[in-house]
Amino acid sequence: MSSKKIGILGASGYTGADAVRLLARHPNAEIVALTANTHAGKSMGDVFPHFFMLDLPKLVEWEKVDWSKLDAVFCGLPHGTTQEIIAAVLKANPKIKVLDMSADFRLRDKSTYAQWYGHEHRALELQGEAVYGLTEFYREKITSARLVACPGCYPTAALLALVPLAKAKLIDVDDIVIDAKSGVTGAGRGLKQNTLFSEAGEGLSPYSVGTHRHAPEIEQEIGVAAGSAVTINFTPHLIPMARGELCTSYVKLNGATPDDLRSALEQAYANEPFVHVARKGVLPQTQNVRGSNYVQIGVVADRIKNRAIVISTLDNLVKGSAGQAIQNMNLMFGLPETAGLEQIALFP
Ligand SMILES: NC(=O)C1=CN([C@@H]2O[C@H](COP(=O)(O)OP(=O)(O)OC[C@H]3O[C@@H](n4cnc5c(N)ncnc54)[C@H](OP(=O)(O)O)[C@@H]3O)[C@@H](O)[C@H]2O)C=CC1
Ligand SMILES: CC(=O)N[C@@H](CCC(=O)OP(=O)(O)O)C(=O)O
Repeated sequence: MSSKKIGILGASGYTGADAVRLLARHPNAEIVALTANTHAGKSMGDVFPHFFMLDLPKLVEWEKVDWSKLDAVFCGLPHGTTQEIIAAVLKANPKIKVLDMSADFRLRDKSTYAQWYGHEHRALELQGEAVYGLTEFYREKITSARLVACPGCYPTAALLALVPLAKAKLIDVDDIVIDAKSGVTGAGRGLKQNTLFSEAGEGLSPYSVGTHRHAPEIEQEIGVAAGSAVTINFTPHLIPMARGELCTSYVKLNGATPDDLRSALEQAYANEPFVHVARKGVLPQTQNVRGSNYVQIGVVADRIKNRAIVISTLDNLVKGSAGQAIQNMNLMFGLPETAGLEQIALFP
């Protein structure tokens, strides 16, 4: 099959750069356009010196790209800025496949979007068209989609652990506590006080406690699995490492045992190339998936009767964004789902 011509919006950011890293070695992809905002006009090698071996297009403003010549666009722009840019790209080329890594098209309910993002959605028709890009649960819809809203890094980690359990009614969906930790690349490459080495390097900080915008996204999808609206508890933390994410979910059992939970997860992911259920006694850790598109999930019995702890881990820049987006692109183009994504974790 000939190579697909790919553009990356926000290529000077972390998710955009990981999309470049993976697509540069993808057997069916050719990177033909890279965009930036403040870094427009620079070469990719100036912005990311680790790409010294690649011959990449220069970073340009998104308006300067001829979108009609592209097959797919990856979008790594800040949430809120994405919707109008994607609408313009699709107007220029209605056939282009869009893999959005931002939050702009993930929430289906327009009032929930307005409530959590502070403004009315500015591309409502596209919001209605977008398919939620959690590959393992929306494969069929993704295959025929034009616009895929790839889930956030925290929702991907939490949902892969919890959706099969909610679907099988093994847990009480009204009693879920998700305690999540993310490396600092989760906050993007822009300068921010809380990600300075001096403030993030030697501490563990909770943030957006009880108010994080990923809570409604997680609730939306657990609600779909359970068949009823749910409210979850979600607390994210910033942890002193560059990449990686770990979610510890505390659940109440619905007459099931922790072994039943593990069996349900094993069954759900038996044929999945990237989701691995750890055997009893093995605890997932971020080092097992760092730099890879894999997810590791483990189940442990709680000392409290009728409760269990489900631990899931992924790399926020791979399965948590660019990797999952490429997995979805592979489906949309009828390519092997694992193409370009079979790297093993960089351990230690
Ligand atoms: N980091 C992560 O782990 C994850 C991030 N996401 C989401 O993906 C998106 C990208 O995240 P990330 O890569 O970390 O972000 P970064 O801050 O690292 O990069 C943002 C990119 O967007 C460009 N940009 C910023 N503002 C504008 C604008 N107004 N118009 C055009 N381009 C603009 C920047 O250009 P320049 O640098 O030139 O100014 C840069 O290329 C976000 O929506 C984020 O929430 C999703 C999952 C995981
Ligand atoms: C550590 C950190 O700051 N993480 C980001 C989540 C990154 C992400 O997935 O955000 P999107 O929903 O925009 O894609 C945050 O908490 O906002």
